[in-house]
Amino acid sequence: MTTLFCSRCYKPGVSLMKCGKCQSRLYCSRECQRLDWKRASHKSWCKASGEINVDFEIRNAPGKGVGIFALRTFKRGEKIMVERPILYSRSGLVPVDADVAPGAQWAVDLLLPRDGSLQDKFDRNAMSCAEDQGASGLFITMSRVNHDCVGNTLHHYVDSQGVKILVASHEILAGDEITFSYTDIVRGRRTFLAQKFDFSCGCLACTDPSIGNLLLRAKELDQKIIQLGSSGNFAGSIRAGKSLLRIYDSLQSSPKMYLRTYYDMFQMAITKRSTLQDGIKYMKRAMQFALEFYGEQLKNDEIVTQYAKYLSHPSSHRNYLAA
Ligand SMILES: C[S@@+](CC[C@H](N)C(=O)[O-])C[C@H]1O[C@@H](n2cnc3c(N)ncnc32)[C@H](O)[C@@H]1O
Repeated sequence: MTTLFCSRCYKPGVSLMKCGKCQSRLYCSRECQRLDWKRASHKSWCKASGEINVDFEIRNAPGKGVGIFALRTFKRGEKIMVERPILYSRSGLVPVDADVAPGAQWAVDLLLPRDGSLQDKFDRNAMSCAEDQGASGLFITMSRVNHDCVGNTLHHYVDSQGVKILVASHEILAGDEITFSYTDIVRGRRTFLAQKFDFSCGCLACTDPSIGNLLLRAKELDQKIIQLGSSGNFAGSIRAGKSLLRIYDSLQSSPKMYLRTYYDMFQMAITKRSTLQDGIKYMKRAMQFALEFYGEQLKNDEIVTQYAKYLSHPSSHRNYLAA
């Protein structure tokens, strides 16, 4: 799919105009450009995020259908793409912007399963939005990202802007496939992927036992921090946290993972006067990683909201595999 299309309404075309500022984002009309600038928040992300066919492309990924591949290096923490969903699940499938869905039909037709109904395509491709309410949305470009049990990106939804942001969790080189983990299940994930997504995963974590074992160990340590802390063994809990941080270092994990573990360690350390200072240190580290992950394009209050949401919602941050 090397078709060029309007970044807002997905209408394909050959003579599309470019955003005057970033010279990367394409539009079919001034009206789409105006709406994208305001409503779809390009204003916040212009020059701060990658764009299709400039920074990444959709191309054939052998054995997987198509996938997304980097056209340049992305540093850890860099924003690869920012996208608004076209459909949202809220008592049925509802268009997010009424005028967009018809123009995007050609792109929806290309989604897997190829001959499936809209609902089938939604079920296979939709991604979480507003995780605390369990809602999900269909993203035309981001849904072409294939699974990898470790993955080199993470995604998060910014409620206030109605957009999903894909962030590099590892350094990505030109030519690398861009991936994320479709599940946070560690044990039994291969069965889950086969049943829900109809493929057998051949990634490094599935074929190299040392990486698979590190993921299992990370999950155990993550649980141990809370278990040991709840039984009053705060020193053991902090030790588990430190071991987990070492695993993150070896896997070059995302800032989001560090954020979570430093926050857990903060909670344990402040329960005793003797480790109070350590607790403050852990909290500062957690905030540094939150800033690194959520990025300076979000306003301070938006980062704090995202951060609080992330910490307060268990299922949204238990993605050990995205480490
Ligand atoms: C959300 S779509 C990803 C884009 C898809 N490859 C396409 O061509 O549109 C999910 C589907 O892609 C394929 N897929 C994703 N990751 C894969 C992987 N690691 N190995 C094999 N197939 C994969 C599976 O068919 C899966 O159901």
